[in-house]
Formats: sequence, structure tokens, C-alpha cells
Amino acid sequence: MNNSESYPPDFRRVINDGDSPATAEVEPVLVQDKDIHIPVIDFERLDKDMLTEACREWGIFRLVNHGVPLALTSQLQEISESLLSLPFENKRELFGAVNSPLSYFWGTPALNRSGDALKRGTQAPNVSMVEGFNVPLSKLPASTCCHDDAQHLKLESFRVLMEEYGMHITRVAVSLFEAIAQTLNLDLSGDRRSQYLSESTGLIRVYRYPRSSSVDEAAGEALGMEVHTDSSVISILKEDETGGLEIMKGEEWFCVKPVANTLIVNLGDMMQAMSDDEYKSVTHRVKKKDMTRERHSVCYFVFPQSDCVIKSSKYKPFTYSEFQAQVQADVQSLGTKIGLPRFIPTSPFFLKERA
Ligand SMILES: O=C(O)CCC(=O)C(=O)O
Ligand SMILES: [Fe+2]
Repeated sequence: MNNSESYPPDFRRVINDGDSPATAEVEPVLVQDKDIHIPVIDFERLDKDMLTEACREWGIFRLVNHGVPLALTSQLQEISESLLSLPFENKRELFGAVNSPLSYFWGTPALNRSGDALKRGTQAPNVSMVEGFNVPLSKLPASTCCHDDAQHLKLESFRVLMEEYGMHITRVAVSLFEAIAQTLNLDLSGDRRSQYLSESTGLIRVYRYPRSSSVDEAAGEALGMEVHTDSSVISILKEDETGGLEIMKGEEWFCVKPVANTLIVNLGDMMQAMSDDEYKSVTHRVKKKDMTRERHSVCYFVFPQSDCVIKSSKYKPFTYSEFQAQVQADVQSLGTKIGLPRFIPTSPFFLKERA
């Protein structure tokens, strides 16, 4: 069955005609595509040493015994897939309703604060072969809808499932953060924990990546999501069995193979800064090579409170709000995120006028 009508027009040309997507960046780094086993952390018996090693050497690990019910994730996956397979214009309408905190994006995962895709600078007019829904968790309760046609009812079920999944995943993120903070001797007294990791900033993105065409495969390097680090404190990914996630370790790219009923946790830039660079914000991407079917994933991100000052010996003190504004400005003007190097006083990226 040809489902290309459900994709954004920019994607259809690639899917139908096999044109190379504008994103088919060829990476200058070594591309080995070897499989790699990332560390496994048991959430029921958190081992401090294993957690420290995973954060220090990898910045990413697989979480088992996480306690998020399988039935819930299966239902969420099913309904997300069904919503994402709606015709493109329906998705725009359904998620674009005035006052809806949910949004539909495509072509880039870089969004502004309202959840709309950021327009990039002309230097990188890339289209990532990804689309999805942006779901700010704290705004979900206010997003109930009064229409009772089939699509709105489906959207309402999605909202209810998201709320439940959001509660589970937030619980996992908070416990993991507390355990990781302990390994760093971070002071979490008073309200510091909720400053460093503010539950109300929790955000879920549901992604769909089209399967790769034969031309993508010939191009070899077509990307579903460009090379990046997450700006979050912690990100938690639930992926389907398609594969495509790759991480950089040393100077090489490695494929992280999916494992059923596990979650992938990666540390973001905020965790790296809080740890004084002891822990890593892992560089990763989604590669479309060999993606013989659509990939679906659900990613949760959590951030510090926007005015919380992150102090460390490596970076100029900054608030998350400043960091986010800088990332957005760089994506818009340069087409890419610079991230933490903007805040290293000795870095060529450091903006002197900020000092
Ligand atoms: O879809 C994926 O597996 C990766 C998503 C991701 O890296 C992100 O949203 O930051
Ligand atoms: Fe990411």
C-alpha cells in the first residue's frame, strides 16, 4: 500500500521518485556502522558504579525493569502510528487548532518555544526525514477537545495515554536524576532538585521516519535526524524494532540495535554542564540506511527550570533559558546548533559580548 499521501509534500518526492533528500549530508567522520552494546542499567537495582561508568564513558545506557507497563507503551505506539498515518493536511489541522499546546512538525526536530519548526539559515536548508507531534506534558490537561468525530476521539485517547505515559516516564527520570546526582555529589537540598530537573518542563515527541528508498541506500548517508546532542538534562527514548539510532563513540559511529521492552536513556548538555564535563552528552543521529520499514519512536526530554543558573568550572554560568535562546539563534542564523561550546570562555564559539 502506498501511504505517501500521509507524508509532508517535501518527503513524497523522495519516497516516490527516490530523489535524494536535501538532508543527505555526507559525514566527514569515519562511518563504520558497527553494532555496539551500550551499558545496561537495572532500574530496580540501581548500581552506583555501573551508573557512574555508563555516564562517564558513554552518556547513554539501556534501562531494563523500568516499570513502564508494556500494555501502555504498545497502546501509545499503536495510536501514535495511526495518527501519524493520517493525511498530511489532517495532521496539520488536528494538531494546529488555535490554543492547542500540541503541535505537528516535519522536516526538522528543531522547534521554537511554541512547538513550531524553526526556519533555518540559508547555509543549511536541510530537510530531515522526520515528522512528529510535540507534546508539552504540563499543558496536556488543558488540551481536551469537544469535537466527537473519529479523529478527535482518537486524539483524545492519545492525550489520555500520553498523560499516563508522561507520569511513568517522569517518575523514571526523577529517580535516575537523583541517583546520577548522588554519584556526582550534587547538592540537591531545598528545591535544588526541581531547579536542576524541573518536571514541569517535560516534553514528549512522537516521531515517524519514512522507510529508506533504494536511492537513499545508494546515497548511503541519508539521515532521519541529523547529528546532535540533546539540550536536555536527561532524554528517555522508546523506539520500535526498526533500528536506525547511532551514537558516536571515540571518532566512530556505531548502531544501537533495538531491544524489546527497554528504554534508552541519554544524558543531555545540561547534565554534562552540571557534572563539570565528568559526564557526557552523547552525540547521536538517526540514519535511514537499511530502514526497510518506517521507524517510530517516542522521546521524553526534561530540562532545568528556565532561570536556574548552571554553574561549573568549564562554562560561564548560564541559565537554561539563555542556553535555549542561543541554540535557537544559532539554528536560525547558522543552520546548526553550537551548544555548550558557546559558553566555554576559551572557545572560538564563545560570544565575547556575553562576558
Ligand atoms: O528518534 C530517535 O530515535 C532519536 C530522537 C532524538 O535523538 C531526539 O529527538 O533528540
Ligand atoms: Fe536526540
